[in-house]
Amino acid sequence: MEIFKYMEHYDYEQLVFCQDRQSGLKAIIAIHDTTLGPALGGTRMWTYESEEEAIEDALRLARGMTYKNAAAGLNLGGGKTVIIGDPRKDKNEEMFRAFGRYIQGLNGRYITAEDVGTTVADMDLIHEETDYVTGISPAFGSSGNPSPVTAYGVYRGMKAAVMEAFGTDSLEGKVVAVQGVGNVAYNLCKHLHEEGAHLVVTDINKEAVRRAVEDFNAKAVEPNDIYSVECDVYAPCALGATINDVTIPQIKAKVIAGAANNQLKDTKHGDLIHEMGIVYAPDYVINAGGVINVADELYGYNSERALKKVEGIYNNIARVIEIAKRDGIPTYQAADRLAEERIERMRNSRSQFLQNGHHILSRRP
Ligand SMILES: NC(=O)c1ccc[n+]([C@@H]2O[C@H](COP(=O)([O-])OP(=O)(O)OC[C@H]3O[C@@H](n4cnc5c(N)ncnc54)[C@H](O)[C@@H]3O)[C@@H](O)[C@H]2O)c1
Ligand SMILES: CC(C)C[C@H](N)C(=O)O
Repeated sequence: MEIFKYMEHYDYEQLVFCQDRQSGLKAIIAIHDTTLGPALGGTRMWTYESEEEAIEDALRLARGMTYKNAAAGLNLGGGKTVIIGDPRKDKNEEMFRAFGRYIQGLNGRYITAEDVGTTVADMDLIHEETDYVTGISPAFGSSGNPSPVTAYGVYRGMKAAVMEAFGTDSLEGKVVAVQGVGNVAYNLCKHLHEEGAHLVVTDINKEAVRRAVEDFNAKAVEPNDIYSVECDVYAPCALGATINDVTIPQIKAKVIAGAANNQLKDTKHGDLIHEMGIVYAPDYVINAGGVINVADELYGYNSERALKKVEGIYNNIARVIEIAKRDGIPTYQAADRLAEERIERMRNSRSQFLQNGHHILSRRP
């Protein structure tokens, strides 16, 4: 991989490698774009097959956060960290403390939070070293685990997409096929069940499936059978790239709306589902509830205010669908347009000179 070539192509600002031999920390912080504000994005801990795979993931996820934050109306740029390691075996206190010091060294250009493989307890350790971390324990007056709020946002966004496909936003009696019933999707299933939706679920973790079957009267299917389920909505809530050449011909749903990041394997798959008349709720618009919630900590966390903003994901999805119809483009392109136009508007509005503490004028005797 030619790193600078890749960074130049998508206009990345910074890539930081952090190594601490004592704790075993190997982390990569990617900062994509800080036009709107400091880069906020979670820390993923994962057993990457190679360093190249980890770098690519950090870069790809950081760029996703630029778009997510911009489309959500947050004054934040996009960044992400990956820590190379097994979250079940390789974590230790020194690792997250060392990582916290690296974040502190960036002096606010990057703010972290949870992602796959990291928890509130990990954020609390980072917080011992830096204030540039969110999603820390409610005991510190903070927002805690973002997953339930992400789930609420996905539920709201799903309703907006269902409105477009069925002419009503009620989920009562609708069949929703949920792929992966982890932290976010378990909470999503709770909302759907309460509204009277019928759930079909799958997971590679049998215990997660058992819980959903027991708590929400869900029907379980094998992981590979989830795509071909006769359903109204397919909710990808596990991994990325599940909308691809193999799965698209199997999908019966009229709506795709779920929590997973990077759901389209390639943009061509967004075009394909658009041509099939499927209403696709773009991933980074519908799953922004978690980041909206943790970002509220920067103002002094207020859960009521944060939930109100997350409720607005309904309107954001409706707006994306409207732009797509107006401009005759797939929804994933409409979402990109929404985010890019906001970043451009803000870039232009900042072109006016404003003196700050580092400017030569401030340093004159
Ligand atoms: N947690 C958040 O607040 C948040 C916010 C935005 C986006 N997301 C995205 O949503 C997705 C889910 O996040 P989460 O926090 O619930 O993660 P999680 O790890 O708790 O849940 C994911 C679930 O998917 C299952 N899974 C993995 N591979 C599978 C497969 N091939 N088939 C079926 N199930 C499979 C796992 O066993 C697990 O139960 C991720 O893609 C994440 O990046 C999460
Ligand atoms: C900041 C975090 C809550 C980010 C979250 N993991 C996401 O992908 O949106």
